[in-house]
Amino acid sequence: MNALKQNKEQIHQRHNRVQHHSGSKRSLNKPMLLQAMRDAFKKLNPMVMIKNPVMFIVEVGTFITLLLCIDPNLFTASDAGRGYNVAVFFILLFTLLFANFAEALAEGRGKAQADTLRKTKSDTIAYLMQKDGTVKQVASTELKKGDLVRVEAGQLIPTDGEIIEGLASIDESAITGESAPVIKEAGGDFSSVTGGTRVTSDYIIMRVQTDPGESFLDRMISLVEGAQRQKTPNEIALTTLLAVLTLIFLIVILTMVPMANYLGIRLDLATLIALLVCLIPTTIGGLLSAIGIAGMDRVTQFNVLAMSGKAVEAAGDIDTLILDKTGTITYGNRMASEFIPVQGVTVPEMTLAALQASVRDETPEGRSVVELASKQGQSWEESNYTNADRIEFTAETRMSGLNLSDGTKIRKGAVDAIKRYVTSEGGRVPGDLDEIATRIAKAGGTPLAVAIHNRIYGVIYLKDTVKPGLKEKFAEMRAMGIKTIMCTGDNPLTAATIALEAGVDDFIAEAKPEDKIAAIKKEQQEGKLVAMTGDGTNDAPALAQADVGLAMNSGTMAAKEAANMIDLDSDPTKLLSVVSIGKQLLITRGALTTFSISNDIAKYFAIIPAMFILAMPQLQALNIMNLSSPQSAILSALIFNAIIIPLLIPIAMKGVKYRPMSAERLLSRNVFIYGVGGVIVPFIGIKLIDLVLSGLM
Ligand SMILES: Nc1ncnc2c1ncn2[C@@H]1O[C@H](COP(=O)(O)OP(=O)(O)OP(=O)(O)O)[C@@H](O)[C@H]1O
Ligand SMILES: [K+]
Ligand SMILES: [Mg+2]
Repeated sequence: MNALKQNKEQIHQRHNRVQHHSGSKRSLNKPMLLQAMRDAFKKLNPMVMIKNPVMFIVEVGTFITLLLCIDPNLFTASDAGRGYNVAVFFILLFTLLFANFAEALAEGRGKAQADTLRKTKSDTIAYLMQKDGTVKQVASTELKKGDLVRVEAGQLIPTDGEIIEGLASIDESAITGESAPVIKEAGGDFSSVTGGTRVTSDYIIMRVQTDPGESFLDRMISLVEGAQRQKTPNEIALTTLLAVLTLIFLIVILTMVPMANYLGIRLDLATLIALLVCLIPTTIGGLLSAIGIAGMDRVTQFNVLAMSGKAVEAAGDIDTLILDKTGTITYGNRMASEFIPVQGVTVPEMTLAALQASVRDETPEGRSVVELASKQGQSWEESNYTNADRIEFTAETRMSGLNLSDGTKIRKGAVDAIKRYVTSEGGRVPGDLDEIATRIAKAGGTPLAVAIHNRIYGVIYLKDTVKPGLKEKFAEMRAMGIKTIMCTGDNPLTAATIALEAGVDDFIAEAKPEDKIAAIKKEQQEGKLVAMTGDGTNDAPALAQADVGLAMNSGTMAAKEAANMIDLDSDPTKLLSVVSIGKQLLITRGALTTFSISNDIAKYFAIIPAMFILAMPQLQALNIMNLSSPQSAILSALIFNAIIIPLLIPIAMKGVKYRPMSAERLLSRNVFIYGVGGVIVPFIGIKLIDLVLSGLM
């Protein structure tokens, strides 16, 4: 057994020596811009365009104007010169291209990242373990669920799986970017490995958990690429609203024609189209999808994978955050640090009992007990236990142990669980047990009681460390109005100590998986949006129940599959960034919608007088903006309408800056900036463009 201990220490030493950095910052570059320009043209395809009703109407208008360029009198007799029609056509075409460019640009970063990930996915050779104990070389693409594979130092892990034997240092930078190698080992919450990562020391034997094409890396590629991107309910609602507005303006413009005819005014078709495009919400219509994609992309830049935009938006409105303790708030490498016997038991007796209870326990906790006992010189005969019945640890029973072939029953587990166990076996609880357990729990440790038959021998002191910097982050969450609740399977005293140290608002102790779900449901019934972070298989149902389920990448595959977000850095406070991004996404969309609509109102006043002056020069008094000519006024408004889209791309991509403040203040602030700004900016912009145009003509 000394071999195991030594081995683990060496691995940790080797692990600490390896320092890895792979800078993969994805900023905008020239190839990405060129690609976005090409894509802007490809997206002109009407079948693609129709998904965006506002811009589809612009495309129809562009097409009609193109026909008018060929024959100005095609539909009605017109006074407009061909040059004017050509000008309107090109401005409309650029309006479309600008909107498409915004979307393509937002998609670009994800595509670039997907390409990088695809390189990681290159086929590797896997060493498949055969039934007869031999090893066969196969292509990684041939591996199926359940296959056993051996991976040595230096080799790539061929696909996702769970370590069933071994402990190794693993370089996950291909997936997580800049992080240093992590230690993965069989049993417990740190046993999952991801295809595309590399074993850097020692070896593992893993059981394949996914079929070809469904691996984490595959999912990650289609995610960052946006292949799975679906409009969120919010986006669908806004798109519908914009489509309705477009329809209303279309009707308004159409009814203007008979009215003008009645007054003896002839309205030119190209001008009507220009007016329509100026009035319908093209700014937000052109930027809407870019805002959503960029929001998802910002989350990715924080090393969080969001499975849906809906999850990111939900994060923006979170009221309650429920966190798992071990592995989320603490590092999760709970290690045995002391064996404390109850009165009447000697330390060696207790050490042996603890060792016996753990020899077949494959969880990190179990192995740490064996390690400590070996370190303290306790020897044991392996063959005595190989035929014993193993009682595996479950989150339900909160116990583990062995039934030896001679009938001896050995158990260890949560103190209350062991107390119940020995009582049911007809034993009694030693008088000093609670005192020992309390002492450990008050120090933030986890006490594990050990029993043989119906006799309790003592307590194992499991130590864990709270991750640094949590208190400040939870305080920030409190300032944002988010309540944090720690939910743990551990006893109330340990929970209270860790809760205090981490600075969470509340805690729930002795929670079984169903209690975690119940806690979430209770909050949801009060109308709250709930986020949950966790790493264990027992957290998976709760992660699925929560509105935002954030799994730690260090955690089990089950947790990662149930969650709708995965933090590649395994930092529970990352949710804070995701919340900010979610809020920022909602605010950005709201701000640009406000800006777009108030812009359109302003353009209305710039363009309507011009239209009527065009038909009735005696209305010159209406020309309050003193634009050089009616045609120049219309073209200026239309040019402004087009170039405002690329000008706003940076805001759409970066997001409106979010500062924690009350929702009402935020709303009134944004309505002021983007509403009032939206009215003023077009007047200035159109006047400037008109000055330039009249200078040119
Ligand atoms: N290997 C083990 N053998 C016996 N008992 C264990 C073992 N590991 C943990 N326990 C006991 O079971 C309790 C629940 O453990 P578990 O790791 O499932 O907690 P949890 O529900 O995931 O909560 P958290 O991760 O927040 O601590 C622990 O507090 C401990 O008392
Ligand atoms: K518009
Ligand atoms: Mg856990």
